[in-house]
Amino acid sequence: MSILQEIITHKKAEVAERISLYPIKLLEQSLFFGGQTVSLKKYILRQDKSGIIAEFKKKSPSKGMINPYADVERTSIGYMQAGASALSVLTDKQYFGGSNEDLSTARKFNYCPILRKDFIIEEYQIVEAKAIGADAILLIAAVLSPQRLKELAAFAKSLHLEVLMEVHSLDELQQNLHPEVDLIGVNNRNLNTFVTDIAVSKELAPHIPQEFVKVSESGISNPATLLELQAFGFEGFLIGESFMQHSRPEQAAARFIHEFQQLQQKKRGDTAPGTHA
Ligand SMILES: O=C(O)c1ccccc1NCC(=O)[C@H](O)[C@H](O)COP(=O)(O)O
Repeated sequence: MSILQEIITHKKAEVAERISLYPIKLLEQSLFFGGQTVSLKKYILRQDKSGIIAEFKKKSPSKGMINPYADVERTSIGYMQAGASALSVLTDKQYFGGSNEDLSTARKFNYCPILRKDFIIEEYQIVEAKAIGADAILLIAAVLSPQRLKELAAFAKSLHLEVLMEVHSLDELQQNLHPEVDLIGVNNRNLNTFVTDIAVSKELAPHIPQEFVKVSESGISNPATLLELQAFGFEGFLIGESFMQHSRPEQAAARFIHEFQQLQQKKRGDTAPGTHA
């Protein structure tokens, strides 16, 4: 059984238990449930931001423990002060050490789009995402049929949540170009082998229709890589581990974003009229 299959098997049991403990009627009473959402799409496209979706991730199947005692309040505020466009918060406990409380804490302290990073297979989890304060959800093409992905995306839109659809191959992309999806994320990590390769983003980029915001996900550890990805039309960059592996992830993000901005300035200078590239 691959790790992805194992995660989904575990998730099915977890969701069934949550449905019995916290029925939808209860989730709908949450203060966040009736609140307005913030558009991930719009924030990623904002010129005054970096395009980075900074992730709060304490552990992962590929790396094991990354930063088990990280503080979500300090990290999320610091990420946004550093110039991130949005936050991604892992809510899966078993494999990523996350929790719904982490996301709600990030929500309380930040006005910005927050992506619920989890393995969504049921409508219940989408209602839960809204109830804990998320603005967007992730749908992974590798674990859903195209029909099911479309249904879940439509359901998310009915709750005013945006949808980031994640693909790792051309087949997954071409089978899931649903109008209900807002952003397409190319995961550079093969979720079976854990190998990350930015070439996956570059290969799939020309096949992503213009109407979708393009996000490159995973394995990004160098600011210069963002310039390379921008040249392929990527506007968003999901980065977790390279920030979270530092004792103060928000400081690592600030250094990364500062260096990225300097590279962007240099590129603009190099290509300005009358200068030599
Ligand atoms: O990160 C993993 O090991 C992993 C394993 C199995 C399924 C999903 C996994 N990661 C989820 C992600 O998509 C990443 O957390 C996200 O793209 C950020 O990646 P990174 O910057 O490499 O932490």
